[in-house]
Amino acid sequence: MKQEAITAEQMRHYDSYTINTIGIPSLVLMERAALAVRDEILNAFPLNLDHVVVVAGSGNNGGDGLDVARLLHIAGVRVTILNVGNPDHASAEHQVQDKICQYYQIPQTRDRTILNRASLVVDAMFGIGIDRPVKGNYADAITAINNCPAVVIAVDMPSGINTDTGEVMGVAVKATATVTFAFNKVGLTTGDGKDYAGRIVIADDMGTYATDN
Ligand SMILES: NC(=O)C1=CN([C@@H]2O[C@H](COP(=O)(O)OP(=O)(O)OC[C@H]3O[C@@H](n4cnc5c(N)ncnc54)[C@H](O)[C@@H]3O)[C@@H](O)[C@H]2O)[C@H](O)CC1
Ligand SMILES: [K+]
Repeated sequence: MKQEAITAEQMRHYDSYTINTIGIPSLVLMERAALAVRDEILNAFPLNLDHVVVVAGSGNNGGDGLDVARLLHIAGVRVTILNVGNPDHASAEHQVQDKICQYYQIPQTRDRTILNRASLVVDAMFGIGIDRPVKGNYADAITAINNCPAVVIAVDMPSGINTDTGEVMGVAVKATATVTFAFNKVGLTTGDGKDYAGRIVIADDMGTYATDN
């Protein structure tokens, strides 16, 4: 398994090679990603799981978050989903995960004050897809996460951190730990990203394969 940290472009290339050339469906990769986050939350950290709030964007990072919410829910953990994405922009995988969460009747809200009642926050707003400074309700949600007392576990990247440079894109989540998928990311090892990531866990048993072509 490749050891050094990679860029968003490399990650996207390996993802699409794994999905389109090897043939592993993206939802399978999403499930393996979410299982890695669930395992870290249930097994690796002594965490207060009284009330987990999953903050979900509308892309595949958010899709990972909804997947984690379902996995924690069926493990008996009390979970609420705080949606901050634009539902009109939801990715295909996000829509699949949202339908599953609705089947399990997992509470969903858009009211950020839920964060004041969280014992653990899962940050699933943006991952490697961040491509511009964070503004508006996304920025407000990140500020609310940083101001709440809960422990924060970031999915793939702390939301707001540039995957390739580690810079804060306006505002970024200050995470207790970050579970990043397949390979470490350059932005987690340099600049502010190193501080914002907290403890880095590389979930490298993902089924995502590097390719030299
Ligand atoms: N690596 C793997 O094996 C897997 C990774 N997965 C997860 O997929 C995300 C990447 O998903 P993507 O949909 O490409 O992007 P994001 O979810 O990070 O962002 C969503 C969307 O947001 C838009 N956007 C970017 N910057 C901003 C901004 N500042 N304000 C508002 N909106 C913004 C942009 O259009 C993005 O597309 C990866 O991190 C993993 O979590 C897969 O689950 C499968 C396995
Ligand atoms: K994130």
